[in-house]
Amino acid sequence: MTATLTDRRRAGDDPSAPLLEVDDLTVAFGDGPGSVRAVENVSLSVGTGEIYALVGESGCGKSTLGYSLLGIVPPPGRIAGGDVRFRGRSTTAMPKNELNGLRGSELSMVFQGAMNAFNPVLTIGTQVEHILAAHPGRFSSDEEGKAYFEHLLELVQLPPERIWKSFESQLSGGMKQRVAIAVALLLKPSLVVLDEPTTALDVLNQRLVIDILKELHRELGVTIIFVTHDLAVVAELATRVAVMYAGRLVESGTVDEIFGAGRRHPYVEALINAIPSVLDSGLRVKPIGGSVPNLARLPQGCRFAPRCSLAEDLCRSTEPPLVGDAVGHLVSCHVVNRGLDGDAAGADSNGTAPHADREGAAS
Ligand SMILES: Nc1ncnc2c1ncn2[C@@H]1O[C@H](COP(=O)(O)OP(=O)(O)OP(=O)(O)O)[C@@H](O)[C@H]1O
Repeated sequence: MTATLTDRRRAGDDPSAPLLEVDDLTVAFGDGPGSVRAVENVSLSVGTGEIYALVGESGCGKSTLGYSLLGIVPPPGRIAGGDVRFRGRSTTAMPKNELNGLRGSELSMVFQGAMNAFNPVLTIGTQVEHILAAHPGRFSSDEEGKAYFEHLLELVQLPPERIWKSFESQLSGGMKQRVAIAVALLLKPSLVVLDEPTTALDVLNQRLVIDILKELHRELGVTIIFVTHDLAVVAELATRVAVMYAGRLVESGTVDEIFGAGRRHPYVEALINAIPSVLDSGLRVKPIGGSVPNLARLPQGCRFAPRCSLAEDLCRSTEPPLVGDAVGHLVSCHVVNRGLDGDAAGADSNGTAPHADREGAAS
């Protein structure tokens, strides 16, 4: 009944090729002097079966990046540069009807606030029937499609019969979020984007959704990209992480690289120390001073410099490039990357980067 990783790979696919590639992507809202770039020159690559987290504070461009992966950036937003490729094919250059076909069948998304995503006057079952009717080739019969949805409801730990007959008003917030996840998986997509899947939930439901997502990933092999501001959830769930700040990627790497003792962007360090979570006792919480800049009035140089205690003159004048080490851990910080380049001025007496044991680099 369930689709495995092997099922998902198309004949002729190179299993080592990335499922999704984002190449130098820029997404702008508006034109002219008042326009903002919510996503700017972002590149990343997600492999089949990964759980990939997009992290950052509110307003950093995570949701906009998530929408652009499915080609659904809301107007007046538009892709102003770069490319998104799914199984090697450009979705930005794809005809609209083809992209529409890809959504749902191959790419799916659970939106932030998905708890209000259902039609209040139809039962969940009727809404699922409508989806199945709109995709007649996905299952050999409607009964098979319905049985698969019931299986998904079991995986998200909900009683299928009751949910099928329910209206959304009869479900709690946590139940609605889990139904939304099941609906997003109904057509057996290869990749699902989840926007803040735990944010609006109470502590117990957050825990439950994290466990359910792990189980869905294990059982279905679906590739997951999730957007969150909670690094503790990332540590628990993700295999790789990209951290965004004011529209740009500031650090990306494996969970071990981001959360281990290795080098870190001062913003990531500050995020780790600042965000309380169900998974953290909260005892070490240190708020980050200041706020994400208005994208229409960005500071010169590094966008994080006004909030960073490590900032130097160079940071205030020149935007730092994203530099990778030998294993592809990418960091965009003049100070941190000076150590990476072996510059004596950036290394301490032990030859390690100056940030290595630092806590709370941000002021
Ligand atoms: N519909 C819109 N019209 C104009 N500007 C927008 C629109 N949506 C987003 N933006 C711009 O893009 C920026 C990033 O928004 P986005 O929702 O992607 O951030 P986010 O990191 O997902 O934050 P949040 O967690 O609050 O959703 C916003 O601060 C805003 O400047």
